[in-house]
Amino acid sequence: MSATPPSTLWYASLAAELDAVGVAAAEAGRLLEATRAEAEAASADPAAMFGPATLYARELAGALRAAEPARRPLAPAPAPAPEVVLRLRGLTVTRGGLGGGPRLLGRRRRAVLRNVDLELRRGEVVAVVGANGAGKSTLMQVCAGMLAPTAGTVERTGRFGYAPQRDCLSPLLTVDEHLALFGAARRQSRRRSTTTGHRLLSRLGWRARGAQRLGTLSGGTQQKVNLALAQLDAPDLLLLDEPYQGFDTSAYEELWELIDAWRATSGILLVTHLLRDVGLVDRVLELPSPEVDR
Ligand SMILES: Nc1ncnc2c1ncn2[C@@H]1O[C@H](COP(=O)(O)OP(=O)(O)OP(=O)(O)O)[C@@H](O)[C@H]1O
Repeated sequence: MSATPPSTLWYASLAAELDAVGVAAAEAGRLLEATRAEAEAASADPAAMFGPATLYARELAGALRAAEPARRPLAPAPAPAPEVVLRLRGLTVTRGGLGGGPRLLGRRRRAVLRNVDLELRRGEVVAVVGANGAGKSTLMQVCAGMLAPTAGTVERTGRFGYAPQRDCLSPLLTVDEHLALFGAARRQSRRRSTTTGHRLLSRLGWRARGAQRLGTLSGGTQQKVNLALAQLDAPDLLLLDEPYQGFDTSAYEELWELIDAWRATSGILLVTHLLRDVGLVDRVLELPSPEVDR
């Protein structure tokens, strides 16, 4: 008796997960057919091409919600998964002083963040607000593991995406090279990273020109690439530091539609200065104004 081919198991797992995330049966059937056709056209094993079926199902469900937000409601969204994707306890960060570089010599270190507590669950969107210098970007850096806290703890899912304010894009690499590079770090094939990246970029209103170098794109378009890179593998946690920078009005609207879709699979922590955003999120974490530097 021959064993079941791995691709059959992969498609069965995809179907089960699409059902689990609330995609209606007819829509799930259509997605399965399209996925099968794409893999066959590339003569590729679906697991190698799309990665784990469970993650690909979430990605498809997110794209579906993003593509048709108003026209046709999906089957009822699954109850938000209860798991915490980020937990901060007593987070304190001190910056400046002798360790901060020559310009700061002789200036005392000061607490930028003091005793911050936060619990973020999958399905929630939390805005971080506060005056300039209140420590919003510092908080995101600590959450992303780029800066160690002076005191307190950070517990976070391993699957997260971070779109920093000062992006980490390379002006000499092309759009597709960025997608391939960030995708490889998440064990995605080049083809899948490019397909997913282009789809995300088109949802943000830019029909990607994959061969274009980043340095030749407008600031707003570079920010769209920055966002697409953070969301490339539908992570459990998204850290977005002022994600709308450089966006025109329609890109801003599209971003909020996407955030609404992404919350189906992720918890989202987002820094904003826009009052309007505060009305669109579940909770607000307000950081106190910075101490006056003496
Ligand atoms: N690399 C660094 N070394 C030392 N101090 C820093 C560094 N980066 C930021 N700081 C200081 O940390 C404090 C908080 O800065 P941060 O950028 O986190 O504030 P923010 O709330 O994001 O501000 P904004 O609204 O202007 O973006 C500021 O006093 C800043 O000078």
